[in-house]
Amino acid sequence: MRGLLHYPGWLSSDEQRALAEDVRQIAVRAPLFSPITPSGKAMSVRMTSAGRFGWTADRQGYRYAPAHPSGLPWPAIPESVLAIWRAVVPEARAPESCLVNFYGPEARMGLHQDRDERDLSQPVVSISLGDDALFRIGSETRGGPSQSLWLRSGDVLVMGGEARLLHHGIDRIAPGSSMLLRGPGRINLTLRVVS
Ligand SMILES: O=C(O)CCC(=O)C(=O)O
Ligand SMILES: [Fe+2]
Repeated sequence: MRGLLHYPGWLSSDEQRALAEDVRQIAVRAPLFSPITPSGKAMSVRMTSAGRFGWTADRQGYRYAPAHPSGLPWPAIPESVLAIWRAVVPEARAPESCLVNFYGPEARMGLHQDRDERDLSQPVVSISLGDDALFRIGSETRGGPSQSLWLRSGDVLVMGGEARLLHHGIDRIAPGSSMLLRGPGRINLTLRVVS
């Protein structure tokens, strides 16, 4: 699939452990919350963010916000995370948002496009930690053909160019497939240029 770059095992186990700790620190300052879809349902994935903008959803819709729902600013994006962005997409502008998705054993994410950003020529970089996840990626149009791949702890995925607007989601995770985190679950970080 053009524009979709999968780097299995990009991060060593030491780097994964350090990153998991950095994510815990983000969650101390900006606790995970369950976004509410515009139709009023809580998403199964819990989220928080780092960076200038954080992604939130509530009855009013989906958007980037300058502050956590508590009113406090989002923590800075950790240097460990910025270093991955620079290594995989050296031509891109600096990321302004690092969305932290936490998937418990039952969580999933429905097929969607990432299109709340102003400059869609900038890539999205995703980093996976913890349990394996079955990622599905399809077409620009809803309901087109799709293919699946497993994202494992330490994998990095770049969605850029022609892949930037493909529908994608997480069908399920495989609880207990990784021992990185302190229990079952998966963390996904997505880095984006927003403004
Ligand atoms: O968890 C993942 O791998 C995908 C997350 C995602 O698509 C998103 O946050 O927009
Ligand atoms: Fe997405």
